[in-house]
Amino acid sequence: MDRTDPIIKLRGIDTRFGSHVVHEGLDLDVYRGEILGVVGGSGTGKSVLLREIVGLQKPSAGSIEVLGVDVRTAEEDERQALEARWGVMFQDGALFSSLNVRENVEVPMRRIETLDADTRAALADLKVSMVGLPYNAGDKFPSELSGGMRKRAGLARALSLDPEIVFLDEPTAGLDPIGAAEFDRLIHGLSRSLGLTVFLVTHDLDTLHATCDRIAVLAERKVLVTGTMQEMQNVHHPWVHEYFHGPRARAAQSSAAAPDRNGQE
Ligand SMILES: Nc1ncnc2c1ncn2[C@@H]1O[C@H](COP(=O)(O)OP(=O)(O)OP(=O)(O)O)[C@@H](O)[C@H]1O
Repeated sequence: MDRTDPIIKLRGIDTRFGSHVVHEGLDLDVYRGEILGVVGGSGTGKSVLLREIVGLQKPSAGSIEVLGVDVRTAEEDERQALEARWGVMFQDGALFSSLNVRENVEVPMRRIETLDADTRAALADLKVSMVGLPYNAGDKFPSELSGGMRKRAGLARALSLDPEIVFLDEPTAGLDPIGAAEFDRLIHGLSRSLGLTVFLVTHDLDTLHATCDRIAVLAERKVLVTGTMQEMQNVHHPWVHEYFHGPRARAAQSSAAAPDRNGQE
């Protein structure tokens, strides 16, 4: 991870819904190649922050720079070029139900006019296999897939244009523990092999242990603290302490320390 090169830079973010203040003076840097886990209590504004970074929502104040571009003031063509450099996966995969998996993965590729239909389909099949879906999954419709497969298909679509950054909103929510662990390994493996930067909103302590290089804790309307899992153990803030020392944290820690089912460390 190159700490001199933040590819996402948030400064002084304020987010208000009427009188409800969600963020106030929030700052955050995300570095190229890292997997950053964003945690915080319910309603602390993790998903809203993700949506603000990708331009789906506007903060009340502050600046958001992604890959050197100011998301809030960029011209339309600059914004579109930027959008091609990131991929987003929402909780349930957010697939189009009337399109099969291959066609879903092809959607972002349609902006490249020089790609013919056969090449698009072949590239989509490549992405489908990269996320570990079976070879025939491209022909299936979202309703024919399990929750875990839908998430993989959503990830394949996020990877459609070979992005530099992937945003994941609660990727393991709703998965059984084995499916969640497989998804964690997939994210970690893809990030390392493709050099992807991952911005990951989660409640899942196992995911933090298995995948994240750094963690950012949202509390008191800002990023209260950032650091490694190890560094989180020594933060003396009531929520942070409870989260990283509670019974679930202890269970996640001991399962992360144990060899996994395949005998790998
Ligand atoms: N469009 C909106 N209008 C009004 N309030 C909103 C809107 N979007 C989000 N909020 C509020 O902003 C706060 C933060 O929401 P957000 O979904 O980001 O929380 P979160 O940290 O992701 O929570 P969780 O962990 O429960 O998913 C919540 O109180 C939510 O009700």
